[in-house]
Amino acid sequence: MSLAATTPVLPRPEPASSTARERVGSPGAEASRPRVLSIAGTDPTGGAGIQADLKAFAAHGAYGMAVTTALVAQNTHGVRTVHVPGADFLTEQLDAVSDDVVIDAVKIGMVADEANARAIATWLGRVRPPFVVLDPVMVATSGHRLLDEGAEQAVRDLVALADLVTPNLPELAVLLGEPAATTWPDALAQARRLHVASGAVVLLKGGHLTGEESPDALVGPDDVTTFSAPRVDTVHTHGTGCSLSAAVAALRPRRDDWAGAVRDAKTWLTGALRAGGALTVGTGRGPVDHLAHLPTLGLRAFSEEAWERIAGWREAVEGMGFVRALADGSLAVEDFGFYLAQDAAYLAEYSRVLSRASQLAPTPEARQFFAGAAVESLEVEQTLHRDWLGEHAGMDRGAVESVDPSPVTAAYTNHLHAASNGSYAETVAALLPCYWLYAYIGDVLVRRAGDLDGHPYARWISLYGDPAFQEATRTACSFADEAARWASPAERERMLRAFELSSMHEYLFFEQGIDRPTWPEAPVGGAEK
Ligand SMILES: Nc1ncnc2c1ncn2[C@@H]1O[C@H](COP(=O)(O)OP(=O)(O)O)[C@@H](O)[C@H]1O
Ligand SMILES: Cc1ncc(COP(=O)(O)O)c(N)n1
Repeated sequence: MSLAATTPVLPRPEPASSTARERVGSPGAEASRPRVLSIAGTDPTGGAGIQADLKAFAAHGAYGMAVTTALVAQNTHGVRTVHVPGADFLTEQLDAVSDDVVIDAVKIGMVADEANARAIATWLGRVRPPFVVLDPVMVATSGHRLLDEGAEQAVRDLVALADLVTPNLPELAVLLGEPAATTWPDALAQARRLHVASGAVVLLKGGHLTGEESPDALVGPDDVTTFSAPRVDTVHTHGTGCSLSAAVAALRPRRDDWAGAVRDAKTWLTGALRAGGALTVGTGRGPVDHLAHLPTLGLRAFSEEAWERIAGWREAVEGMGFVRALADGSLAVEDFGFYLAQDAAYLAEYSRVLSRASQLAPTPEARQFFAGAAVESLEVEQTLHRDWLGEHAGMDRGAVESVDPSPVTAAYTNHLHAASNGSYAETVAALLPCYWLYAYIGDVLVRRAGDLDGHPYARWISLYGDPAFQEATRTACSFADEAARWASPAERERMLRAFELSSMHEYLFFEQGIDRPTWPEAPVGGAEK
């Protein structure tokens, strides 16, 4: 059964002026965002239907509006019951919106029954938004019907009124009255038949196929345009069709053609699918993360959370033998010398990672801060450390430069370098404990040492407690907080982990002044028996 045989293709109306357009549409009244309407059913778990549409609209900078066709009691496991308020009430909702608001694009999803479909068709005859996208929702992926049996013809009539129709493979088959395609070429041939019969551009969705890719294709009067994307290995695909069609509707008023809107919507959806698992919404087939690409407002500052995470390490650092002995002046000169020589080796690497942070930094302020810090840490290494080591340990410049990093020092700097192979945010998170725990220890030392007159480590203790250092710590924290605002939940977790590991390395680094870790001697071998 071809669509053309059962449905005369209705004349495609030109975008007509709505009442609201006539009232509001003076040439100067350009809206700051496209005003996009969803006409669909509900999903109280927020992954599909109107709730998904509004999130997809917001994700694409559109002003979202919604008219409800049906109230659906459903969750990530499936649909329980459907309540349809009725076509008259649907028309009242539609008129309430269009009598007042200019609609730049509309997305139609679940229509539920024939009367609703007819009411929408009648409304479209009166109020014709410039872009009409129809997702011909019939059966949820869970297998439950979302469209009355016998209402298919009314949906076919809606297809003929739409500019773009977005069927999945089973829906395409129902619209044509043919068996579902099982191969991509067969599906493309069906999509072409639907386009010819209805006049609507068809966005064919390949989510129901198997394979490495999840392709979609636009089939219209021109050539077929295929959009490939890697198939994401996930069960969390609830509402993908709703979200895609809503994103396309939101983008279309700001793109030259459907291809431009679909390309961007699909790229976004693939990212949303990848991030969906981490949402942990429900125990069934969960939703995608519509806002995976956006900064999250309202989170606690990264530095606050990170500081709390290392409460144990902070306590450990306070109780360290090295810090106690440094504060009361009983630390052996050799122990301090060992620590300082390692610190010089550490600072040489730390400076490189600071330079890397400067290179990755997104703002001139951050670039300047980290570049300055890189220079400063080299200066500290060159002057203070070498002076002391020359005076107290008889080490000249060459001797300080050729100090081998201990296993503890090497583990710390390797961790920093590894973090700096990640993002800017991870790099800054890994660098931060060196500032922060150092400033914290400075506070502890100044408090414990009391009067520094005659204290053998007076110079060092006052250096640790330097207010300029505390200020630099605050600045570094604010850069980490800013970077975390733009991080995905997974990246924020990597930042926290990098911060935590650096804190552990800080502890081990200070304590090595007393522990003196050494590399094992290379075993002597090779003698043939
Ligand atoms: N596992 C997946 N990985 C990547 N993209 C997918 C995946 N599943 C679905 N998609 C994409 O999601 C969109 C919706 O597709 P589909 O699942 O076929 O429709 P529906 O949700 O209407 O059944 C399409 O762009 C499709 O390519
Ligand atoms: C209100 C509403 N509209 C559409 C779908 C289809 O989404 P999916 O096929 O992903 O279950 C749904 N479950 N609920």
